[in-house]
Amino acid sequence: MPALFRPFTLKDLTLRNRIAVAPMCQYSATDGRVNDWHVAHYAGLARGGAGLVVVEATAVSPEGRITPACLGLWEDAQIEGLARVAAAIKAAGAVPGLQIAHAGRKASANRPWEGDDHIPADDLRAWPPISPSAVAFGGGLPRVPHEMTLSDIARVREAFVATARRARAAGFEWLELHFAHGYLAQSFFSVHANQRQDAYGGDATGRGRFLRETFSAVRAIWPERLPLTARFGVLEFDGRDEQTLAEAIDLARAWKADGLDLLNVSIGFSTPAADIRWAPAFLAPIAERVRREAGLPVASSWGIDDPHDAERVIAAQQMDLVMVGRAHLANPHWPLVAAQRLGLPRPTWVLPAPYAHWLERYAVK
Ligand SMILES: C=C(C(=O)O)c1ccccc1
Repeated sequence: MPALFRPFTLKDLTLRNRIAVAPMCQYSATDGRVNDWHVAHYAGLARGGAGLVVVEATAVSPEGRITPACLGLWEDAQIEGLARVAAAIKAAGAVPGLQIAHAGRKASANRPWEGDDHIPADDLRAWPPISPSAVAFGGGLPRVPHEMTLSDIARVREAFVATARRARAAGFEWLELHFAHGYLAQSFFSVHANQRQDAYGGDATGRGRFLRETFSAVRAIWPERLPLTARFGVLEFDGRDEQTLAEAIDLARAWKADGLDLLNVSIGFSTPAADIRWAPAFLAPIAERVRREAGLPVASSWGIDDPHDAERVIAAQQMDLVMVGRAHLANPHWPLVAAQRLGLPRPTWVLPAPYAHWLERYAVK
């Protein structure tokens, strides 16, 4: 049995395999609400055979969206649509996960295929971004964000809690706090974005305070029996990585004590100057170090497209789950390809029976 297809149990949940669909923004919502695109998109991915499907960054407030077309769960009226998505994922045999997010200083942007840049401040679609400090990301995101007051910090922390409650009400069983990719939480941890001199800035403890407080506030209301996870950038590829990684592992240890069930190891993307040497599964050694030194189950991603790479990093216990993103967009049945390439017996049965029997019985030799 390939390691990739062994079940994975975390708290009361058992995933049918080690394959997760990574959250990938669709930028297809109006007023944050689910439509037929989202239901068909996620149902199709779940039918592909992954053990876990993590639904894209879903904003905890309107100003927390990356773009005006992002999903949101800042009000009860948005629960029904996401409940349809969660039910479709579960009906296909995968665990429904949801990533909840606040985009911080990267908010109020155009969709990637429409510029991937800040909407001009005088455009009626725009809103003012917020961040730990009045420091712009730069590049195509030049707007100087509003420096958050302590009241703003408390408001956003409570917004994460309220959205987590709604996520449970919608039927999600796996929750991922989006603390990565240069968004708000990552910005608090980042020396590039956070120049505060109060309790939410300064040393790594101060820069980690918003992330720990927000995590603990969500942990207090998320069911103990269900996984509560975070996606977090553990390095920036900015020349400071050994220190950033050490600080990140310390924070991961603290989160473990706070009740974190799994860390999804990613990249900070806090500076446009990052020098990232992209390569297949290039983060796997970093993920392994976090897994070993923090003593936590980990997932990771980036360049895990080849089934043999996925098998290798799981078999070597560099990570417990592989987050496969774009390869799933290219082929929602990626787990079938992996099953065939890795020699899983009766590979077509990673798909639902209505597909599996046709593919098995009339296989083209
Ligand atoms: C849209 C993203 C997300 O939701 O994390 C993203 C941002 C930066 C790099 C990759 C993905």
